[in-house]
Amino acid sequence: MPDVAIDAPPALTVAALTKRYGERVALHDVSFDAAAGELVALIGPNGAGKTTMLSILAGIQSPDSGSVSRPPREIGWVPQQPAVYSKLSVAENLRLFARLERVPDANAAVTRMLEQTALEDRADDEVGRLSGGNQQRVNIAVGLLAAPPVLLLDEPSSSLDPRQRERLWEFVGRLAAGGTTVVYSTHNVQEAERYADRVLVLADGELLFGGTPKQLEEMVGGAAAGPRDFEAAFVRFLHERGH
Ligand SMILES: Nc1ncnc2c1ncn2[C@@H]1O[C@H](COP(=O)(O)OP(=O)(O)OP(=O)(O)O)[C@@H](O)[C@H]1O
Repeated sequence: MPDVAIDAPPALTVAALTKRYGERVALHDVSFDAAAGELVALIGPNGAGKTTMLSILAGIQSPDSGSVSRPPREIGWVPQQPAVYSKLSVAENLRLFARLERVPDANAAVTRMLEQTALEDRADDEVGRLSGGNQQRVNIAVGLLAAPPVLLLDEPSSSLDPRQRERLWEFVGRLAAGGTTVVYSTHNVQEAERYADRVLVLADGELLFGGTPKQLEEMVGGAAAGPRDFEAAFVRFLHERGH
């Protein structure tokens, strides 16, 4: 995490979000802050509410109650399923989304994103012909077109091989080092341990924990409870809380 002034206001404040689908409570009174340049991982079992949380932050759905400190236009969104057009080239996709999002200087934004995601060489290639890793870069480039201060990624590494995953996290790390707040969901708990300043643990719509991976391990006994393994600590943490 970069140095932030102690009294700097959070880059994102999520206050008391609740979301129901009929009888089902997908999120219950969830609050957290994220600082500029902070990398926050949202982890939790299937159905915990991770995607619901990210889609509310992205403005795709509204909460039943609670608030988000920024409007959706200030929050970039990278969905799990790429929303890009496979028959269009990389540059065509970026130009299209830049116009749809009314980015002030669309051409400059496209050039900047091609450069930032190192896709200049692929600018004229059809997206459908790119590797999974490069398709994911296009997906992220779309989320970053408006240079948002906050970027959301829904399970960004799930379809990538280990090398592509490494590159993804290098890129995301650079973004965060440049001041962008990044909130992502993942099922890969080890990845959250490696690539998050802070993890938020959601289960059945409740926020059970927010802190560093080390703090979570300490809560379940740390090294005294066995060899250091964040995934085991995470499972144990959930088990102790009835999940
Ligand atoms: N559109 C919807 N209509 C009804 N129920 C929904 C809808 N979307 C999600 N849910 C329910 O809300 C709860 C939270 O779902 P959500 O997809 O946010 O969880 P998740 O943590 O992202 O899960 P996963 O890890 O499986 O992707 C689940 O019980 C899910 O079945």
